[in-house]
Amino acid sequence: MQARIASGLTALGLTPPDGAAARLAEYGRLLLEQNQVMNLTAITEPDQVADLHFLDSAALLTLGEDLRGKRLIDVGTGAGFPGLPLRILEPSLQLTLLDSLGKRVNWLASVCDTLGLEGVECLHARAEEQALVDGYRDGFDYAVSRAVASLELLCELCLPYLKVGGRFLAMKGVDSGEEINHAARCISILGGRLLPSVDYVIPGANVRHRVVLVEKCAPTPKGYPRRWAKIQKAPL
Ligand SMILES: C[S@@+](CC[C@H](N)C(=O)[O-])C[C@H]1O[C@@H](n2cnc3c(N)ncnc32)[C@H](O)[C@@H]1O
Repeated sequence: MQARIASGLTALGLTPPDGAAARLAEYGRLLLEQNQVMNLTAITEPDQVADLHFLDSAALLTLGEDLRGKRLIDVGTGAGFPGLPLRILEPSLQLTLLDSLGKRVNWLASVCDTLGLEGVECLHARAEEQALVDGYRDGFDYAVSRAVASLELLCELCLPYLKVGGRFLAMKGVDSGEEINHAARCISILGGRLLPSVDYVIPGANVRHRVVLVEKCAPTPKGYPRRWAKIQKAPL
């Protein structure tokens, strides 16, 4: 897995820090080992783990965004994607991994220990509740999320975390045009504005994915995010 990750990172135009490809491969090994006893990923073939988890996550570093030293939250991180590979590839990142499933969060904390990744916050919480907490609301330069909810629901979960000027990077499929159009109203209510999306190809897998970029240009109004049942029942 390490060789495939290393060559994929090169194909993405990234120069990883020393030891990063080995760390990612070790993370992949821990993922597949734990997946035998805990539902962490439907992708179980090592080359596909390299492509569809690690290189897909790494593609966020090819957008021209400068993540160095920035505070970033991964909302609905599951087994750590895309946040943890980003932290391995950009060690100065101040990372919070948030998920509502405690078992996954505990496992992530143990992975950070094993890999010697200090200062990664592994948080067991619901995104819509944590976004109301001081120090989290308006507290981040970046929010990222993959495979959690439709864009309009996701924006309500993620935009409140951002400082004005911060950006939300939503990882989506290339068939997300309609989903993006649908989310336009909700983005503007929440204080965001859509930037042009970026499509990219995952090396090796030859799969095309999309990052939807939303910039926060005004504070999210009080009252958002609403409770999850309300967000789902009455999307903005
Ligand atoms: C399909 S998994 C995706 C995991 C990871 N982002 C990935 O791309 O592999 C969705 C994750 O989002 C979490 N999740 C869903 N709704 C959430 C919420 N409101 N707050 C926090 N986590 C949530 C789930 O527990 C689950 O781990």
